[in-house]
Amino acid sequence: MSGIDVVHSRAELAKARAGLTGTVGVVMTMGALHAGHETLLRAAREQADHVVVTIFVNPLQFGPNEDFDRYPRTLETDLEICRRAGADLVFAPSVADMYPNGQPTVRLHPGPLGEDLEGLSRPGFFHGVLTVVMKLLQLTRPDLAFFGEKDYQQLTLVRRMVRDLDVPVEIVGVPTVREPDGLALSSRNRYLSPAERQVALTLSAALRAGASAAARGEDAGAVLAAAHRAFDSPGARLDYLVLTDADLEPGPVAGPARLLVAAWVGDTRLIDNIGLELAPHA
Ligand SMILES: Nc1ncnc2c1ncn2[C@@H]1O[C@H](COP(=O)(O)OP(=O)(O)OP(=O)(O)O)[C@@H](O)[C@H]1O
Ligand SMILES: CC(C)(CO)[C@@H](O)C(=O)[O-]
Ligand code: BAL
Repeated sequence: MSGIDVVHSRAELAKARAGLTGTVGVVMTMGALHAGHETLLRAAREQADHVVVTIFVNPLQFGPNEDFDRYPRTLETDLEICRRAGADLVFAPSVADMYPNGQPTVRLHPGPLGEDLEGLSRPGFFHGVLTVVMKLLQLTRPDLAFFGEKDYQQLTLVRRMVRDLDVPVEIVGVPTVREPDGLALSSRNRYLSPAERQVALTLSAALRAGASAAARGEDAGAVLAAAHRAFDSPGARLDYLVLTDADLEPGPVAGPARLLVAAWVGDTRLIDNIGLELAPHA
């Protein structure tokens, strides 16, 4: 296998992309790569002839008081991980490369789901995410694009965008990779002190309690109550704990469902979710 190609400008990307024959899978990231990203890379490696990785901390999706400035930037280690996972091409642009005309005034509107859950706490977040995802799809022209279920609302909205705007790409969802104790891997975990990391386990514990209640055949109300009881840590501040249809559509929940949680642990905001099957109503 030839070596990995690392490019920083759109012109270099266009040239490198033109040299890739066969199918292309893209994995979009904000860097600070971990084993969750690596799983996406390996899925792409298995399903496409070539793997393109994008590494870009997108200012458009950060609110004014969020962590854009302190977001971890670890390009050298990231490139090592990309190499190890068999990526062919890495696109790591600067903000000026991505937005040469300044922040775009034209942005994609995510619709009502974009204003709910993450969108409630992070206004404009999904406008920023969908806008950069669309730009990166145009620039990398993949056949397949891989997204993690850890960011389930993002995955759902990307699927909707591609469907509603007829974007010619297949979106592949990849299950959440966890630490042995249940914590979902996330770049933001590196903000946590050892004590905060212990507290953070309450998110996955709440999801597991909800999933166990569903597996016992309990109804939606009991499933949610079990999850709330298990979210039991004075160090964590709950943002939302929601049980919803697996497609995140509003309305009564039955059959395939998703339990989603977001919480603050110290200054760090974490999210997680789990799929479950609700028994039909008696
Ligand atoms: N634990 C994980 N399992 C599976 N996919 C993941 C996991 N963590 C991140 N991803 C996926 O990797 C892609 C890039 O995500 P990103 O670079 O934002 O990493 P992150 O760990 O989610 O970061 P952050 O902590 O900032 O939310 C997204 O599709 C995301 O869903
Ligand atoms: C999809 C994404 C790379 C867009 O900036 C980001 O939201 C992420 O890392 O999940
Ligand atoms: N992991 C999704 C991108 C973000 O939180 O900004």
